[in-house]
Amino acid sequence: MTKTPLQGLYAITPDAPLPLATLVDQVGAAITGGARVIQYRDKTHPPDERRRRAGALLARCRVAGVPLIVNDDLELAVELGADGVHLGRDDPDPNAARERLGEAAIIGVSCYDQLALAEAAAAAGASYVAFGSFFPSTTKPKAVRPDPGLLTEARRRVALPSVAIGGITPHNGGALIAAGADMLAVVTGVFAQADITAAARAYTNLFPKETH
Ligand SMILES: Cc1ncc(COP(=O)(O)OP(=O)(O)O)c(N)n1
Ligand SMILES: Cc1ncsc1CCOP(=O)(O)O
Ligand SMILES: [Mg+2]
Repeated sequence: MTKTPLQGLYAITPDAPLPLATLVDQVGAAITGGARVIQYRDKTHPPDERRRRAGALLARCRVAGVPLIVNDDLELAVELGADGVHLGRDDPDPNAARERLGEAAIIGVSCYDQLALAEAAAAAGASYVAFGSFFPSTTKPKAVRPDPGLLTEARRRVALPSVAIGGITPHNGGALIAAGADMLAVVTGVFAQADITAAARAYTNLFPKETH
């Protein structure tokens, strides 16, 4: 896959027991609405089902030329040949992920409300750093709440794209982009909407025209 610029809507799959065909269709609708990166995030299903789901999503994303990132599970990302992995505080080090997935892989790291974690992630070979939750999130209600100014500080001090996450809507997302976010990562605002393509489009339109 050609290298995708890490800018725009980053759609994260809902952690719900949806039929696989529905999930694949929903991801297709998000891509039609302009999603630039998809993350498979699943805390529910057992390993075999996660493998089946991630494989089907990877095939869908490949058709569209959109990268698929696997949340948490480096070994699944390696096994499938996914485009990358997103690592949180309980996951392997970015160096280990880079070694397993290779130079071209997209390796994202959660930095919560801490610039120091972002600096460490950059030094360890990450591709992007993620901050949040910027707003209350029903997906992750107990997440820490940084100030959007953290994105401005990250732009000055960390030479990597920044992803903002958590309770982001088409109404509050523009302020995060203005503060320095390169990508908006969204679950509910995309996948819990009646028209997923229109919802994704509303986020896509927050970004400069040349990125969509
Ligand atoms: C793009 C992006 N940013 C942050 C997260 C959160 O990761 P983590 O803190 O490991 O929490 P879980 O998503 O695993 O519950 C993410 N997944 N993606
Ligand atoms: C995984 C994660 N990490 C911080 S907030 C969040 C959930 C984002 O989901 P939503 O877009 O539904 O608030
Ligand atoms: Mg995680």
